[in-house]
Amino acid sequence: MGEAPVFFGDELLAGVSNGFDLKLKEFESAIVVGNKTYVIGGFDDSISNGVRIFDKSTDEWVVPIVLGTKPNEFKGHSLMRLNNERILVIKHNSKSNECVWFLEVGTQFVQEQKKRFETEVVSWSKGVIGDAERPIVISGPSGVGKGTLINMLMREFPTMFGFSVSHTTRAPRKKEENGVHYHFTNKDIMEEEIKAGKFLEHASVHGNLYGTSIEAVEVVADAGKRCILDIDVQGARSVRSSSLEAIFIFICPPSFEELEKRLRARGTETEELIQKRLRNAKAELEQGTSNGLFDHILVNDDLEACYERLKKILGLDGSTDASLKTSTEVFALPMEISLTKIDEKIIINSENADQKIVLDLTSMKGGAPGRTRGLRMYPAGLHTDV
Ligand SMILES: Nc1nc2c(ncn2[C@@H]2O[C@H](COP(=O)(O)OP(=O)(O)O)[C@@H](O)[C@H]2O)c(=O)[nH]1
Ligand SMILES: Nc1ncnc2c1ncn2[C@@H]1O[C@H](COP(=O)(O)OP(=O)(O)O)[C@@H](O)[C@H]1O
Repeated sequence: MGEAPVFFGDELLAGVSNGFDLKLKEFESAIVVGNKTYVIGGFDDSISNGVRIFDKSTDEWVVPIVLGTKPNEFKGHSLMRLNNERILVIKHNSKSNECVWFLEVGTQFVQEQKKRFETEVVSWSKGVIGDAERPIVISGPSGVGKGTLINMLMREFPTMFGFSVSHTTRAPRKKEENGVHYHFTNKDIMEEEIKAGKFLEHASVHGNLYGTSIEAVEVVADAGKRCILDIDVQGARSVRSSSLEAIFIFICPPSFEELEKRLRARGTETEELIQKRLRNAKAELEQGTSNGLFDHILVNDDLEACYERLKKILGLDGSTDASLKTSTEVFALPMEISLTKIDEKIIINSENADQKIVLDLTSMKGGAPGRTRGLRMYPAGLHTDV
């Protein structure tokens, strides 16, 4: 099949040579990508952080810079090289939302004490996201109370949620801080960065550019927090078609008059800008409530009542209302598995289990690169295509 060879620690401990004379520790396995052998896993990996690299061209071990959060333990895993930049790591005997990991590999230039040198950088990302980890997209017309509700969540659950700080070309309002509420930028710079592929999504809203950088989402995920995105309906649509597996919530006002009242009472916009926001609100309300883009629609009438409903959707009120839960299936993988790639699908086989599991890589092509994805995984036969 032309796949890069994979070696396992226990085979090597049993004296099987891998041709590179690499000494692997228990629960380590290795895979070759170009000139480099990536050794992944191991019990005591606090130094290597889950990855060490043997560079065949220099005959030396390299400890890479490791980004992202690594899997918390390796007691058996299978590797597959997907291309020169990406290794698939499937941990055995774990739940589906814990078993699929990607390791992006490559080099980057770093500057240290006036010297510029190339160094290995690897980046961990989780492939399948459980319901409780899914990012939250909140949309709704200007003045409806999105920011207010998000602030309430962040204040009540500071360690659980992190805000995706968007970029915008609009001017800061009083009390808005660069890097906290938005990254304030200008059109030329932002357009360049969009071209360079740094954005998960972007849109023109009320005459300004707004966008979510991939980094904004990854910073939150890397801090082990659940990401909240406050973006418009166009942005929500882009995220829907990306591989960021989010939960989509649309906030409505109780009436158009009330929306106008709140927008004026906030006192942050000129009359001209208020009129522009109200004109756009009509279209946003139509799109938000009619096209099935959103998983949940919340009317922000009474603030406290709306906040309670939001918490219920997010499973934060202690109840287990199944009708409000989304349906990511969680199942456990067996201990012994083998991997086969058929087109864009990875088939996870096990001799001891009748059921094959399918990991669908199709959504890795579109949408978010980097550490922001959520892929579909399901028992074979459930869907007609495999
Ligand atoms: N697509 C997209 N929309 C955004 C982003 N950040 C903010 N927005 C939306 O832009 C609109 C205007 O936001 P803002 O200027 O803060 O005004 P406000 O809605 O009146 O508070 C709102 O609908 C936000 O949800 C982003 O990164 N991407
Ligand atoms: N349920 C509510 N009832 C009354 N006023 C509200 C309610 N929710 C928010 N507000 C107020 O409405 C204004 C706009 O809210 P904000 O959170 O800035 O909206 P958005 O972020 O959607 O533009 C703020 O002054 C806020 O205090």
